[in-house]
Amino acid sequence: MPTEQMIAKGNIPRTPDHPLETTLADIFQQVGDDVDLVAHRIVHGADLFSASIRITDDVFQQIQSISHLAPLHNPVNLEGVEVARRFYPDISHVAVFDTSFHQTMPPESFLYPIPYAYYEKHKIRKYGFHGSSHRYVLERAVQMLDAPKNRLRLISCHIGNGVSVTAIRNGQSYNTSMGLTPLAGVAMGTRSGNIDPAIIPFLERLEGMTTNDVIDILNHQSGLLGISGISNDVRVLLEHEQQGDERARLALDLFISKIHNYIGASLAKLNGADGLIFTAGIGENSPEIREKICLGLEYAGIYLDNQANWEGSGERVISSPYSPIKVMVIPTNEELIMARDGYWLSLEKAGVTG
Ligand SMILES: Nc1ncnc2c1ncn2[C@@H]1O[C@H](COP(=O)(O)OP(=O)(O)O)[C@@H](O)[C@H]1O
Ligand SMILES: CC(=O)OP(=O)(O)O
Ligand SMILES: [Mg+2]
Repeated sequence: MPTEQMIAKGNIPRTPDHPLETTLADIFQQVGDDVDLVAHRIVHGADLFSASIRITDDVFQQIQSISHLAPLHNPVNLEGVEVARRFYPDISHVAVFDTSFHQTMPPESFLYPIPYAYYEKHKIRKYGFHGSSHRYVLERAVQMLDAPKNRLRLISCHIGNGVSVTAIRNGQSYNTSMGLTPLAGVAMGTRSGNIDPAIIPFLERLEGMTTNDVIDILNHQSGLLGISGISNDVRVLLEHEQQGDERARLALDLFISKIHNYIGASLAKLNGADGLIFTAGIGENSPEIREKICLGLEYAGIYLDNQANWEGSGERVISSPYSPIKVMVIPTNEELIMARDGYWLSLEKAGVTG
């Protein structure tokens, strides 16, 4: 892109008396008319989209047809597209999918060991999420390590509200912790991550709940919140842990342990690693959590530099110079990836080839 400058950034909360349509209209009002293109984050693209795409009526319908795969995210994403297309009817709208980066995973990574017919009939497989974030930090890590993409084995830990760990080889996603939906993988703020699936009918029977009730609990009342009974916010839990609260300590220990599982799985999948990346709200801002994760991974060649971890800020290497695996903090920038994709698609539309 000619320039990659952020002009404005903000958050307008959505509340019951300030619904999405009003919230978005307020944002667009503030942004004004000087807009050439809108890039929309669409969480699930299933296997229909392996790259960003201009939103036509046909593409809109295709996204709608897979919304059941991400009921918490896609319908809201599409509502945003509708409002934005009404507000800016004469410009291009582009869909950028969380899933598209992971379309390079091989079948042994993305298939579930259930009858193959369910994959063929219903597309039940692992898709993976946070793709724009993993893509962004990959690009930055290649620059920081000054090595060719196809020589690097990277483990990208996106630790925010949602958490996903991705093994990257040859500049491509090779495996990732989230699954068919963003509920799978590591335990998260309020999401359980992977559990024994037999727990679901058990809870239905023992607690007199419907499947939807149980899924709701696994999405909204589990993870750090479920174990601690206090909060889904790592900062609050670290404070309680310091004051001797056992359940806060347990929740954090379990969280770290689940992240270890996926870092270990990534090391095995990649046959080692050259870099370990921390990104997103917790990964970027919590030296405590980064330290807790890295302690216990020395066997694999991960040695933190305490000062860089605790005192530095922004994008940096936080491992000791002697650490065989370089540990990096890379503030993510999903919006930049989206803007770049939109820009390239607009050139394509204008008939300009790169
Ligand atoms: N300084 C910090 N220490 C620990 N956690 C933090 C810090 N700052 C933000 N967070 C956590 O980051 C999370 C939000 O991450 P973010 O990547 O912005 O999430 P999302 O984009 O998925 O909504 C919240 O759970 C918040 O508690
Ligand atoms: C896909 C997903 O989990 O996104 P978020 O972390 O923004 O909830
Ligand atoms: Mg996010």
